[in-house]
Amino acid sequence: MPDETESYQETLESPIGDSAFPTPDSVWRDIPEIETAESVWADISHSSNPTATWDDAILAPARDVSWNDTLSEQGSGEASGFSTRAVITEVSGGKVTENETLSQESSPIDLRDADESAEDSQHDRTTKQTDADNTEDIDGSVRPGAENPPVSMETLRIGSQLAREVSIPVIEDSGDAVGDETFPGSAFELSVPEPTPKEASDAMTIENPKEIPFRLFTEARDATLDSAALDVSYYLKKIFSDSETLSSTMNVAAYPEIILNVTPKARRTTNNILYNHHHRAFFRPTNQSLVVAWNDTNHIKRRVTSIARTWVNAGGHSGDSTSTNIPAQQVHFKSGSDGPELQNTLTGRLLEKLDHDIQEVNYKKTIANLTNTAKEMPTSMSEITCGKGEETVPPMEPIHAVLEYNIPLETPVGEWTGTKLATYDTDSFRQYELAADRVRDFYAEQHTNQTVAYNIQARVNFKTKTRAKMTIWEALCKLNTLLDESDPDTDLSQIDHALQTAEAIRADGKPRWMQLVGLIHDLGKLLYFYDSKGQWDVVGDTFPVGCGYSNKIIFPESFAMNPDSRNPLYHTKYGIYSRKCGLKNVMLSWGHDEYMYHVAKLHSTLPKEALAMIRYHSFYPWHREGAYKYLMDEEDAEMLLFVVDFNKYDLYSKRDEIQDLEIVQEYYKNLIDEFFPNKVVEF
Ligand SMILES: O[C@H]1[C@H](O)[C@@H](O)[C@H](O)[C@@H](O)[C@H]1O
Ligand SMILES: [Fe+2]
Repeated sequence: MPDETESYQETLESPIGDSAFPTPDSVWRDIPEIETAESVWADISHSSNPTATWDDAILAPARDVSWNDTLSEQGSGEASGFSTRAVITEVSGGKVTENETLSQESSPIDLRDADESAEDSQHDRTTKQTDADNTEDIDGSVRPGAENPPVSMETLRIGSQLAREVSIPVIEDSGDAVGDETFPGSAFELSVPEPTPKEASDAMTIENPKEIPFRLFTEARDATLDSAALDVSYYLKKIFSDSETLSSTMNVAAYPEIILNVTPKARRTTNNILYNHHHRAFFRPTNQSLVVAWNDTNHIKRRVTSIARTWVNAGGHSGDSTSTNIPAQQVHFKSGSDGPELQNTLTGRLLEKLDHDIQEVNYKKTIANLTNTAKEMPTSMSEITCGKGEETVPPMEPIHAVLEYNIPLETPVGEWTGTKLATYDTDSFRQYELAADRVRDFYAEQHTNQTVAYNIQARVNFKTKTRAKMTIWEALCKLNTLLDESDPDTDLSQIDHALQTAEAIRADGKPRWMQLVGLIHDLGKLLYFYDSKGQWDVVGDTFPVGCGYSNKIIFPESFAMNPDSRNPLYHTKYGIYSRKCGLKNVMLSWGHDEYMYHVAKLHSTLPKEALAMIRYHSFYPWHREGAYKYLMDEEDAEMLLFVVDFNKYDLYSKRDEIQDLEIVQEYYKNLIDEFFPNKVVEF
């Protein structure tokens, strides 16, 4: 076996270098398990907006997912077996399993059973070798032989572009289309027969490479990334449109490989040999050849072959003529099936994919920043994204957010007497050392449980259902029973806190949108009544997950219990993020802020400053302590002023006297209507 590995590697010798997709082994070994579906993973790349962040993609409403559109006849997509939503609902079940790791032996690249052909294991080892040789470790140390590996930016960019969804309309099946689309369980439960020896050997043959149409992609080489992706989309559609046996939903994703899913409709006739099969081809660029895996007949293989070849050309490596036409023998084919290993690998992929998405976004941003400041382009993604160990970060300059809005009050202020905030003894707030046990206990629980995995799951849950439909006012009234365990400064119910904040803002003559923010900024605490697991995923200060914990976070010692704190991917300064990547690319611990931000973004006309106030108002380590400023981009710097300005009303308006609801409700109901035009909001 070792010899074979070596010779295999030789065939992969790259004239242009490799490591277009650096993937530290540690990523594979240490990612926590998350029980979720492949579709979730795929979903991250579904966004049709090439500049969307992973966050947009996860949280995008289902209508943005084009394969749901193709199923519009079947309703919202919620009930459809082919929709992302349905599959997520089926398998996610809210359960997150952590602390399980992927063994090094079962390569997460390879979604097939461990005991597959010898060639497979050669591939695995080759893959690891390649990665190891060229990848900077997450802690910033560089492994042997990894000095400044040449990386093709073009490949990175094209690869990332291809991660956008390419969707093929589902060809409707007239006769027996009776809503039994339930795709057999989930990807985990698929049973796909092993290929016969004949199939396996056929799989090694490239049939008539000349027939492989390169033209489109050759043309696309100098075109924009968008058009390259479009071309792939177009071409895939073309390839499959004449298929009689398949009605396909296809999804092409990258990082580090391109994945092609061909999902036949499971409810065709029993004679259909494709019944219950899930066809999948994995395109993995190793050096600049592709390894393709699949699990179906030659019919499919040929098509896959074409796509693989085409992709290589789309990748372009522009400026390097040696790589534009990959010799046929460098395209390796594998036959495989989706076995029980799938779950592990898919769940690993979810996080890995997330990581790559974030890195890609960060990469683009860095490029944009650098272009702006006319600095040099980085030479590799790892240069940007890998932390160099912990750094002490000096706190920010104190911010004097004196914002003059000059907007006159339109109605007299209610019971809140307008006591100047300045007259409060500001030092008496947020005294955590003196706080009740409930507060300390709360943070111990929150800091233990807010993992990256949980955060992904929470966002998926958020996206996949509507918890309630009601007006903002009704929602506020619902908060009247909620006491926030994390808050050392108030024992009032949350509706009282909402009114106090709003009235303080109003008394200071701040604009109407900001008054409304005062009223609704904590409305996300409604989550507590729906799918929260307690208060720890609803209230309290927030902090980034997926990177090192700042000691500016209250009770930082309680992070020791969080499994992420032992994950080498997460425990560096930047973790899965990169310098100045912008907070919108950072996953803040899930809770009422993030939730309400999304609700307000979807349903209100509030300005971006208002949305920032809602989203970051609990991010005290940032807006009060100056932590994590190295993750900020320019927009965050702008927004910080607003968040800080808002904070004084949120915090220092907390007092014992409560506002008379009767007096102010008319005013606030009008205010709500002004910014929530549809009145009834989906929470
Ligand atoms: O305990 C409080 C409370 O949960 C607030 O709603 C939140 O914004 C604060 O960050 C937190 O300190
Ligand atoms: Fe809050």
